[in-house]
Amino acid sequence: MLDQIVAHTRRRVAAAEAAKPLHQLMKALEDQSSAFFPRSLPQAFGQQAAMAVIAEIKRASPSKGPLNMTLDPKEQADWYEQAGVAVISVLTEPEHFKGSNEDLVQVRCCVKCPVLRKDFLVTPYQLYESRLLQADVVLLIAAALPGDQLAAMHRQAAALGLQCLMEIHTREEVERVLALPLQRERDFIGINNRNLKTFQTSLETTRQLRPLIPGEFICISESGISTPDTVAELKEMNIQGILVGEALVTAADPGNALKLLVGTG
Ligand SMILES: O=P(O)(O)OC[C@@H](O)[C@@H](O)c1c[nH]c2ccccc12
Repeated sequence: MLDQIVAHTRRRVAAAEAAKPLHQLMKALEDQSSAFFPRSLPQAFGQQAAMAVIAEIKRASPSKGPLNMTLDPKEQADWYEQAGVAVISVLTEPEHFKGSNEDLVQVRCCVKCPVLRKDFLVTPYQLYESRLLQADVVLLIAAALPGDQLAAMHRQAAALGLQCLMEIHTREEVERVLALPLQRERDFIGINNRNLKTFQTSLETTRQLRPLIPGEFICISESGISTPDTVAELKEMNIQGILVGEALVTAADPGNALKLLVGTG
């Protein structure tokens, strides 16, 4: 499935690049640079009394299909912000998650917190694009970036001033990520409890991988988190933040669901 999404993404990027070549993006970026004020994730996390939440905006997922097709990104972001969210993650992938770049732009202008661009970022073009969309943080999935690609994408993201959530799911991926020149103020580790090949989630992934990551890094547990008990367990594992999608986009009252989850409601 991951391979299929990545292949589809490469075609999507090729089309975007044909419509708007990289040099045009670069030019647009130069014009925009002075108007972009990146929002710091460590700062947003520092203001949290409870477990920091990265709340996600997505209409569908590859594993569950449609989750909330009528979701309005601005309204959803507003609810999250009022509930004290630390960061908002916006899925911009159109095919499997029914997101768009426009969703990200809308969300970032209506909130004060940092915004994460959640997509399958596999070419430098998408990093320039992320910067132009004013994403504060980008997701780099180790499993989708074999060989030198991970280092190349990380280097380019850093050069563009993007903070990175480095997503890992296996011990080998932890090693690959830790071999990069990471900076703890700018690079964060996301342990994905979901196996991107089988879609199963298990908290055991976080339990096993967390001890392999040096304490100085902000560590986030992702996927399949829906109860306060799970959040309490993750706290014991020395996890600083949780990334939650499905449980919030399917809730009748997403703000309340967020507060109940972390015990601030
Ligand atoms: O909806 P959930 O189970 O709360 O999971 C959210 C998030 O972790 C998940 O959407 C995700 C984790 N890694 C990804 C990579 C790409 C797309 C999506 C994801």
